[in-house]
Amino acid sequence: MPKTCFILNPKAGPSRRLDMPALIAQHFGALESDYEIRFTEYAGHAVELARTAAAEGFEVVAAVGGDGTVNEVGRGLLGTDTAMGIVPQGSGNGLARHLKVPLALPAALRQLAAPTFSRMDVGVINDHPFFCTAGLGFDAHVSQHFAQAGSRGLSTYLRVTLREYRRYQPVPVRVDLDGQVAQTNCYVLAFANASQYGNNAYIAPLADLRDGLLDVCLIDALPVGRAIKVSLGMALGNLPQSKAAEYFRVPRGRVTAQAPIGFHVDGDYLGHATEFVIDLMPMALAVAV
Ligand SMILES: Nc1ncnc2c1ncn2[C@@H]1O[C@H](COP(=O)(O)OP(=O)(O)OP(=O)(O)O)[C@@H](O)[C@H]1O
Repeated sequence: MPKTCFILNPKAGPSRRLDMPALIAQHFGALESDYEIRFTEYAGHAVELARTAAAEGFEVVAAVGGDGTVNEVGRGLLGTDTAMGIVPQGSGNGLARHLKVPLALPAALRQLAAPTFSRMDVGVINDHPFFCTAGLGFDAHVSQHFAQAGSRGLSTYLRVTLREYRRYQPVPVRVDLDGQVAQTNCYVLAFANASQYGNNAYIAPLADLRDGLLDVCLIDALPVGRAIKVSLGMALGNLPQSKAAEYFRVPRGRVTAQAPIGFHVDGDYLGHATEFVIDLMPMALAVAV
């Protein structure tokens, strides 16, 4: 059984009242001397905790939380041989779902006790690593407003999405996808390392974590009819066939926007910019799932 450090984000997901240490002790199936649990105390803390755990010789550092926690733990482990595990406790759990980590806590812990080791690609947008998806446009705009909404959960997310849909205007951009240049409007430009945003919303159902490429999804406008098609396509996992979005598969890209445009990394809004450099680090992270 690999020596494992659990990094627990007490603010992630809907089930914050669970007694995680007791559940880990009950289901992980390891002696208490074989694992440790450390709690994050602030946003960004998991990066430091993961880096320290790797330096201390833990073979696996498990992110207990959602995609934000996964992003921080993954960043802390880049450049080390320590593998990232995931105990899905977030709201969306996009990377965990892509990797088919069981969402039920006992099953996730049992699997982590005897994991399969592999490696995965890591995307980078303007020097910010991402493990699941990054993007510009409406999805980032919704992340920004969702973070300010005061409450979380699916109903808040849907309310914010509908409200902002009525307000949002796409931005003209020049997109260079590994040499293919296009002048277009950006309603959504998503760079997908994994297939989904979380909650089984498949923005790029064919994305492969190990192909050395990012699946790029471009939506240049979103009138109501197309918005319905996109929503259904994401839910059913057939957005590429619906023709409501354009797809590319590239190792790198560059975007210049005519006006500042919001961007997100693994679902967290990071700010606005007019220049974006997108890259991929093949097989840069070890994973244990
Ligand atoms: N102790 C803490 N106090 C406040 N914020 C924290 C703390 N630890 C982590 N965070 C922040 O909490 C945010 C939300 O965590 P996370 O993304 O894992 O959960 P989620 O949003 O519920 O799940 P998902 O991203 O899968 O929808 C992260 O961006 C992280 O930086």
